[in-house]
Amino acid sequence: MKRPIIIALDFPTAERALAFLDQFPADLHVTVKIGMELFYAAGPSIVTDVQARGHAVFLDLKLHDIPNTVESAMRVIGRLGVTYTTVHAAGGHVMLSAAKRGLVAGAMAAGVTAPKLLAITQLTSTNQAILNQDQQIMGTVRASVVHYAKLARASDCDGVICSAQEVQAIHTAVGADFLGITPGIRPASAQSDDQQRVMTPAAAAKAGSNGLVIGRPITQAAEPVQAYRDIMTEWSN
Ligand SMILES: O=C(O)c1cc(=O)[nH]c(=O)n1[C@@H]1O[C@H](COP(=O)(O)O)[C@@H](O)[C@H]1O
Repeated sequence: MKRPIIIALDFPTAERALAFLDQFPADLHVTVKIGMELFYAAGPSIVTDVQARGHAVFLDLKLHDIPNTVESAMRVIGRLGVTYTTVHAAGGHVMLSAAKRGLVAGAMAAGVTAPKLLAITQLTSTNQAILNQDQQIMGTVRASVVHYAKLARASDCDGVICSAQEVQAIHTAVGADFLGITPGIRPASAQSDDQQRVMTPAAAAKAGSNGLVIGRPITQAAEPVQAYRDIMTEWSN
C-alpha cells in the first residue's frame, strides 16, 4: 500500500484552506487532513470541496463519547467517502467497536468504501511528565501507546495514530499490517514547539511508519509545494 504524506489543513476558514491547497498541482493527488478547526469553521462542505479537487481526505474529528453517540456520529462520517477518520483509544473497547460499526453502516448506506478507522493513542504533544502527572497513567509513554494499539486492534480498528518513535514497537506487538500513522514529523532543522515526540521524515520511514501527518512544516513554509516535495523525497528514499 502506498504510504501517504498527509498534509494537515489547519486553517481557520475554507477560503484560506482552499487557496493553500490550490497551489498543489491536481496530478500530485495529495491526501489532506481536515481537523477540528477547519471542520467546525467550514462544515461538511469542505470535505466535498477538497474531494472535488481530486484529493483524498482524512477527517480527523477525534471522537470520544459514550458508545451510542460515537456510533451515531460515525454513521454520518461513514457516508462522506473519506479515506481515514479518528477516535480516541481511551474511550475503550466498547466505544471503539461501536465506532467501527457506525462507520461501516454509514458507508454501506451511502454505497461508498468505509474509511479506515485510526485510534489516537497518546497524542504526540504528550510526554512522560504529562502521562504520569496529568493523566495519572504510570509506566512509560511507549507502554501506554502499545497497550492502546493492542486495544485498537482487538476492537477492529485499522490502525493507530502514534509518534514514529513507537511504530516499530507497535508493529512487533500487533502485526506489521496494522497501520501506524505518525504526526509529530519535523525536519532536522526545525525549532521545537508543542510537539514532544518528534522524528524526521527519514527516521520515520526507517522506523516503518505507514504514513506521515505534517502541518506547519508545509503550511507555514515559504514555498509549501517545494517543502512537500522535499519531504516526499526524504520519505521515499
Ligand atoms: O490526530 C492527529 O492527526 C494528531 C495526533 C497527534 O497525536 N498529534 C498530532 O499532531 N496530530 C495532528 O497532526 C497535525 C500536526 O501538525 P503540525 O504539528 O503542524 O505538523 C495537527 O493537525 C494535529 O492535530
